[in-house]
Amino acid sequence: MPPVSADRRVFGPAGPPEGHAPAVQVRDLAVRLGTCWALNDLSLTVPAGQILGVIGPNGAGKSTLINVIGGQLRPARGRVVVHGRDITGARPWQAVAAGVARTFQVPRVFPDMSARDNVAVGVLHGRYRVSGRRAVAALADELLEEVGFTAAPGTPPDRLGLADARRLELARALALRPSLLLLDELMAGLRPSEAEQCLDVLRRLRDSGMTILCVEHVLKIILAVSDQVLTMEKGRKLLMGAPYDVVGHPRAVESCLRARYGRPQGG
Ligand SMILES: Nc1ncnc2c1ncn2[C@@H]1O[C@H](COP(=O)(O)OP(=O)(O)OP(=O)(O)O)[C@@H](O)[C@H]1O
Repeated sequence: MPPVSADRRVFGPAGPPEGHAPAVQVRDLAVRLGTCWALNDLSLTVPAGQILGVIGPNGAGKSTLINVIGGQLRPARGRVVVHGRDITGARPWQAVAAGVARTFQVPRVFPDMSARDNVAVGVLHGRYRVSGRRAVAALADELLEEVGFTAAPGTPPDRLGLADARRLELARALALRPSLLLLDELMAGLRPSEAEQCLDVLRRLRDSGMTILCVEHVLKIILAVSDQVLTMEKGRKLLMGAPYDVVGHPRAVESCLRARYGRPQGG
């Protein structure tokens, strides 16, 4: 992938975050899905320009957290504040206008449109101020290039390999020009070299001032890129702090073992 020159402002938020407010503050968040509380009294603060790695066993509530911040789910209780702006209960387009973009665990592309056009839709509905068919297409191509997309931009999504499908998902999110990017297992199933390339992209995004909330199951990936780590269990925050402090903490280790092997005898 070619290096990003300093004067190319394809990446990065639309401008400096408003004031010194944290990128995202979540307060006492509670979400009920079916018969369970998918989130329960969850509070956290992420300063602007950081990557927060989010880990936890299946069903811990990681995707639900992304769904609430991204506007796909409304919480039963609690607040979501992005760059000092209360967006609790916002619709997805309102979250986008506030600077939030996300990827989905299962990419949600328009299947009958090329990769380029999928990204162009984001450009037209996000915070880039670009108009005109050629300019929009050129920006879409540039975003695809920046995330390391290897197929031709005119390729339809069903002809893409896994790594390019994930890159397209990331480019679609970046097309909205977010200041807060939510990634739901973007790197799941990628080869180590592909994941490493993706991590390089995330580091560049952070360097441009973007804040990233990154849900992943692979600890190596989380440790390679996170400024802080949040570990969740049963919809609650178990621990949050410096990566190695969190993953080495007895409570995190116990949670991981419990998820994998069940409750220890006598425990
Ligand atoms: N549509 C739904 N209806 C009912 N319950 C749901 C729904 N979606 C999720 N849940 C439940 O909410 C809880 C949190 O799910 P969530 O998908 O947020 O967990 P997760 O940590 O992202 O898990 P994974 O790592 O498997 O993706 C789980 O108990 C799950 O079964």
